[in-house]
Amino acid sequence: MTTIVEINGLSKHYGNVKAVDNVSFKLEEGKIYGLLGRNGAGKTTIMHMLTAQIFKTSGELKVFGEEPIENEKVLNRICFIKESQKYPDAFRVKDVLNVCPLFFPNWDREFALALVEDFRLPLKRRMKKLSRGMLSAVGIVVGLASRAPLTIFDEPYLGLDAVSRNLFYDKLLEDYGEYPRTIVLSTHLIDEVSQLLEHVLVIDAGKLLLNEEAETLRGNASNIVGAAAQIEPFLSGKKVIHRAPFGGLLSATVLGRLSEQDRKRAAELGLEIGPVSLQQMVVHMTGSNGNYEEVAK
Ligand SMILES: Nc1ncnc2c1ncn2[C@@H]1O[C@H](COP(=O)(O)OP(=O)(O)OP(=O)(O)O)[C@@H](O)[C@H]1O
Repeated sequence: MTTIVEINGLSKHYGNVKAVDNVSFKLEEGKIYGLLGRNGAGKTTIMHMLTAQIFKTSGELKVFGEEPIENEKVLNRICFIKESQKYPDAFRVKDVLNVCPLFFPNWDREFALALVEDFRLPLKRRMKKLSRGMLSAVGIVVGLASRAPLTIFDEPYLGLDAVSRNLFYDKLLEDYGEYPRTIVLSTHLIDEVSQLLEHVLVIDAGKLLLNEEAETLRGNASNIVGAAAQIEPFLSGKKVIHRAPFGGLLSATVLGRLSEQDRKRAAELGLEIGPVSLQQMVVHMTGSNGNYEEVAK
């Protein structure tokens, strides 16, 4: 499998703030990645370094095998869609579509026009007159029709309604099936995108907490509920990422697949076992009660 992005010990500091702190990971060709984490975790800073919008403080960063800064060969193959994209004042929707081929060699105008219809975008309206959701939709059209080998969406759907978000997910999957490329989705709507993601990266306070195939994660955590006295011995030796006591009961989230023997024992102890969604997992890992770092050691 071809590596598209390779970062090693990457850091970005702003004075005392370690926005990104010694992060290492690889992005492979033809996969959809989720870059997840709380506000201020460092996701945008990573994406800005990948797309050469800011300089790193230290570490190694290779995109398509090269440093991206002032590297047209690399930047030509990237499309970065961010929530706060600015457009020239006079630009209409159709002007945005007209300049795209200059930036994106794989631009598909017919696909873009079909998406404009799907999202009900007014081609002749000025960008500054669009609603917040419509602005997001333009970003999505550009991101999808660019067919860039590395396409990055940073919270692309501010203001987009549920119908349009679903349309985005459907079109993304459909087009990705036909034209596989590397896609990075950074979002807080984890439940909505969790079925789309093939690999998950979780960032917290500038550090990489999790770097795992989505398939491995699914079913790799369980919620266990039962009487505190019964559950504690069961939890012993397991990777507990969250504990929530209520009354005499305890609800605990455990990382790692439970064995048949575990399940039998849980049943004997009267413990209930339930699934954990990706969103719950991320919340537990990065929440104030999360003790993932402790178990990760
Ligand atoms: N130019 C800057 N100067 C100083 N601090 C900055 C700057 N840019 C980012 N930071 C800080 O770096 C940290 C990471 O910010 P970043 O925007 O990467 O987070 P994020 O994960 O994208 O958050 P969100 O989900 O809210 O968009 C934050 O503490 C932020 O305040």
